[in-house]
Amino acid sequence: MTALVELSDAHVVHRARGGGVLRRDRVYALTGADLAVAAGETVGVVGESGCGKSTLARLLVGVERPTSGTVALGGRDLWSMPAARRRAAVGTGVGMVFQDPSTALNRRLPVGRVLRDPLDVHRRGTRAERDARVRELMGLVGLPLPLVAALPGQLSGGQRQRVAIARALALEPALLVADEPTSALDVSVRAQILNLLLDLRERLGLAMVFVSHDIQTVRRMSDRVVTMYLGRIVEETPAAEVADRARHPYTRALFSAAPGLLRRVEPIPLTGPVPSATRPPSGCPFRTRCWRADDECAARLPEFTVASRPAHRYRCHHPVEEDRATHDLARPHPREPS
Ligand SMILES: Nc1ncnc2c1ncn2[C@@H]1O[C@H](COP(=O)(O)OP(=O)(O)OP(=O)(O)O)[C@@H](O)[C@H]1O
Repeated sequence: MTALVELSDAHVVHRARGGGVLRRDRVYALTGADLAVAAGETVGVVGESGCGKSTLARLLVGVERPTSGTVALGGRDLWSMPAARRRAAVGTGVGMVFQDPSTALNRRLPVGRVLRDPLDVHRRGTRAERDARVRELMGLVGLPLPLVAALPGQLSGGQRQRVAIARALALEPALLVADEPTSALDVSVRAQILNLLLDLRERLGLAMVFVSHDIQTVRRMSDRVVTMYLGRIVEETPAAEVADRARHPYTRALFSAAPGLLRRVEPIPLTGPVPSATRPPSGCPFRTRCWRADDECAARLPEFTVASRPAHRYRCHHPVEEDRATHDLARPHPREPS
């Protein structure tokens, strides 16, 4: 079956910035990413700050072009299409919800115009049908109809994110990509927005890519969890098993530290800094912080191993034993390989 969206060997390399100027160094924001998202499934993306989560999300919605590799939407390579066709394919195929609705919405446009805009751009239906669709979208995300005339600045943060979600859904995409959709919101409204996303997913049969620092939430929202480290996907695990059966030491460490997730388990400390994305280590990117690393990890990037269970693969020379409880795994200090 054709994936809704598929990244194949996607790389994103930037020129580094420092003191406001471009430097000669390269930033390896995403390296060799393969990821396919099928209709109706939710894929969560976790990893520490700077590991490339947003870069991956931007590739999936066609706002960033891979330096090499491909992004295919419905089996068609986005970046080999003429620009107008690419915009049409992305506009109707994928919706994106960003972290901060205050900056994602045009402050001068009332809610009704924000929601009409994609319908106008893609010439959906008659004027009356577009007006009806705007009203339908407001109902879908739980916004009272009188707010159709309000400016984004007159809304609460949660209401603004509802507008952003409604806009992303205006053209009935099969996939919604949400990049930290609640992290800019008050804690009190985060659960409401997450519940809205879950509800919309059920009602509309959406596929979703959900990026977040909050790995508990990712686990709860997702069918499959993708772990990223320093620009690479290092593991994909069925969400129900990620806390106990992940094989990559980094995934285990991340989930062992999630508050409340594994109450009987001592967190595995992630010691030492994340290496710079301008100079990733040789071999396995995680080996400088990994308590299981040895010379092999420095010498060679591990290939993906497909685990016994479907939808589980990991890149590690010394994976954690599947049946080993997480609390057995911690070591006081990672060993620095020679
Ligand atoms: N336009 C750019 N120019 C230079 N470097 C960039 C650019 N965009 C991203 N980067 C770098 O690429 C790497 C990946 O960034 P990205 O925003 O994808 O990470 P992230 O995991 O989403 O981080 P966060 O969780 O903090 O949002 C980082 O090192 C970042 O500094």
